Amino acid sequence: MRVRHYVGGGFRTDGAPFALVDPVTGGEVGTAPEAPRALVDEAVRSARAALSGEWGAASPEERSAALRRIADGIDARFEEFVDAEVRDTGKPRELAATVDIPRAAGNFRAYADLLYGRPERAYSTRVPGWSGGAGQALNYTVRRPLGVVAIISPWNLPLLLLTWKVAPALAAGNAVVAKPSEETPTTATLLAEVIHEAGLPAGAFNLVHGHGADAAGAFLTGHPGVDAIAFTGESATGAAIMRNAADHVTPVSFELGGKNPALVFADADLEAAVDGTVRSSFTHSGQICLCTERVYVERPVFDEFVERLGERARKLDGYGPMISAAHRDKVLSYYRLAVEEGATVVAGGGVPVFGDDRDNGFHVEPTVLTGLPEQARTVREEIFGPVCHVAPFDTEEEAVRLANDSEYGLAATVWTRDLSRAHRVAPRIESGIVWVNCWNLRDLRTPFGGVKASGIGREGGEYSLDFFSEPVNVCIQI
Ligand SMILES: NC(=O)C1=CN([C@@H]2O[C@H](COP(=O)(O)OP(=O)(O)OC[C@H]3O[C@@H](n4cnc5c(N)ncnc54)[C@H](O)[C@@H]3O)[C@@H](O)[C@H]2O)C=CC1
Ligand SMILES: O=C(O)/C=C/C=C(\O)C(=O)O
Repeated sequence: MRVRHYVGGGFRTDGAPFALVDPVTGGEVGTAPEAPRALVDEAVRSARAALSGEWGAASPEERSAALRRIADGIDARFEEFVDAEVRDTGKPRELAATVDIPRAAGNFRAYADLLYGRPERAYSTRVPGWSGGAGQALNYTVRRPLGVVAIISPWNLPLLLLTWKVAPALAAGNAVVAKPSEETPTTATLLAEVIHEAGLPAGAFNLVHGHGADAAGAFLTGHPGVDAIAFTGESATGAAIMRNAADHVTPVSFELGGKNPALVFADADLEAAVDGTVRSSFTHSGQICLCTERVYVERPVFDEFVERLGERARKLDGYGPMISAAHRDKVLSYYRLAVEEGATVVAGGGVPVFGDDRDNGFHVEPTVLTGLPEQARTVREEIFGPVCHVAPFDTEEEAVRLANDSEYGLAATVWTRDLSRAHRVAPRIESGIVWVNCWNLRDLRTPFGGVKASGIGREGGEYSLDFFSEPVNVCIQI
């Protein structure tokens, strides 16, 4: 399929083409157009115009119905979406078909449900006046859309993370200009087609393709016509976007990187903990911000845990590649650094040999490391690959301290059969999300996001609707 922009209700190919590469084989598989600044300007203008037209006048029920048509449209073209997701990212087909594409439709349905019949007035109170003895007043609060929202999404879960922001932004009545990652633009183009077919008014959703720094991403996030920015990606990129947005004091919602810990207590179901850590460290070859890169295991079960995790990592097959040659090189540089820093490589540590086309692609081996001090860069920096470092601990206090000794705080996992311990430990972990005896079990209504360098704000359910709208209090003297 042809990767195209979608601006003001029309498909466009403005700008110089750049190459798209299949991460499985390293071969060039197509091109995408690099949006010039003028097209980004036009997209922002179209979004603004939509707010004062049919889209701006749509009721919550009409917006809910539109979101449901988009979800149905994704379902109707399910196989096309799966093909495009696999082609763009190289991830296993099963992952795309069971997680990414169903969740994309689910994101729209979740907000269609949340919106239907939702009162536009959040609450109404009758209170005594506190200033100047003005008597009684009736207060009520309405929520207004923010206006034109810029959405910048990454390459790891391209459609899932794009729709995770587009759905609530539209639900709240905003107009959107989205820029997906330059590495993975295809599913976003399909989404624009579905939105077009669903009959959303022109300008309510706009899509521009291109790179980030000094290109479409920066043009959009620094644009004076943008009222809010929602971004998922690297923490350093979040900082750059914030600097760019500062001139216009544009509000931001950020979901950033992580260096996520797992705590395995000696009383845990060890088989479940090993199984869960295989999932949490190696799903999508570790290219999910929620993946575990630091595992702390209580000393009595440390050796057995490491042996079992190493064996499972060595036997993994059918895993996908890193997204690009540059990212593969970054992950491999950490594999080398780990050895220089004194790590024991329990499993992996290199590049697999397949004897076919995949040898020109960007695969790295699932890797388990031990023996590094806590200050090692490998233990502190986000690698974003299929790798974890396993270290022992002796007390609950020490486990909590180790988990919290990070600049990040996105997602943690606790493995224990002791319910009291789970309740004691979970709230002490400096993290936006703590899973107990599971990983990445998602309810789309719950708050999702990170603390410290892992983000600003929360997404999910009402939390996203709060970010994408502004409360306006109306006070009437009575
Ligand atoms: N959720 C997460 O934690 C994610 C983390 N990463 C990390 O980021 C590293 C690099 O991956 P990238 O895709 O390059 O992530 P990135 O954070 O650089 O890019 C994400 C999105 O931001 C855009 N972008 C980049 N610079 C920008 C700027 N100055 N202004 C506006 N938009 C900008 C990109 O075009 C892309 O759409 C990975 O190696 C990984 O460590 C990547 C994806 C997701
Ligand atoms: O919303 C989810 O279920 C998953 C989110 C994952 C990320 O935000 C990420 O990997 O960047």
